[in-house]
Amino acid sequence: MADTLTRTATAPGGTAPDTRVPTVIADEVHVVYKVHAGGRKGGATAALSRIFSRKPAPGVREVHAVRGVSFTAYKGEAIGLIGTNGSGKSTLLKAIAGLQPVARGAVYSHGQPSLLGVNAALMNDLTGERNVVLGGLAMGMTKQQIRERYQDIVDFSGINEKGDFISLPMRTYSSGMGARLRFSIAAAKDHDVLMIDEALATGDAAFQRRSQARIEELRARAGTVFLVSHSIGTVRETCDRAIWLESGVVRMDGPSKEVCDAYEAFTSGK
Ligand SMILES: Nc1ncnc2c1ncn2[C@@H]1O[C@H](COP(=O)(O)OP(=O)(O)OP(=O)(O)O)[C@@H](O)[C@H]1O
Repeated sequence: MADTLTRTATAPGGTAPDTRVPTVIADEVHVVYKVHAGGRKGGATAALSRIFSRKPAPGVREVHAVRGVSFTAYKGEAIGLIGTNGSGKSTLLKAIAGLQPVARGAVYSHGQPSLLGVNAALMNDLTGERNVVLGGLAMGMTKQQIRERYQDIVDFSGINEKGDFISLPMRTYSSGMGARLRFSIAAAKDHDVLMIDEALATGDAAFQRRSQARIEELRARAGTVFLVSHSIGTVRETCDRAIWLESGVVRMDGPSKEVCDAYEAFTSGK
């Protein structure tokens, strides 16, 4: 998306022109998962005839996780995505990051949105050291930038606190260690659009404190931040805007205080 997408329309309810810069535009986004519900698969002839007749395989069920979501996010905004379990928050983030194809509609974004912790494609058979380099390259960092930040990444991850683990293959790491390294690599780069799925935040208390502080720094430097969280307190504290999803549909979008109040009233009445 070009920089020229700066909006100059009149702000709602006012006469001053709206000069905010859009960073992500979701236009009627639908995401549908296809799930194999088991059962007999049938033979090769049956599969071939399904391809030609364009009929879905028997036993394939569809989960319509995101249903026509539209919004525009602007530079400088921190947006909390809230909603009950299974309402489509993580799916929407993956669609914005380009990790999940949209069935209908479109996502336009300024720069490459990064989903913290997932974008770095790490390889289990390679050492932590090699993964830092590969993860950095995968995020678009140069070799020079990776060299400069390598020690910070390793220190931040705390992988070497109990010995020289960074020179061992990732498969020898505990799941917490792997998650910490992934987070540390992703957090080493400044992002235009940064998405944080709190479900991904792992690690012990000390690492959680470090990562919280790092998220604040990244927020300050990123163009736009999306945060999926079940902690309404965190959304109130860290986000100025909130989008409430329910059954894949936007139920409310506005200042985080108003949206969080309405969401809490909804969940307390359940
Ligand atoms: N890989 C998948 N395959 C099939 N269905 C999926 C898949 N991932 C999610 N779903 C379904 O999509 C819907 C939305 O799930 P999603 O994980 O996006 O919700 P969420 O709001 O992030 O939930 P939570 O708050 O529990 O993390 C749910 O009905 C879920 O069962």
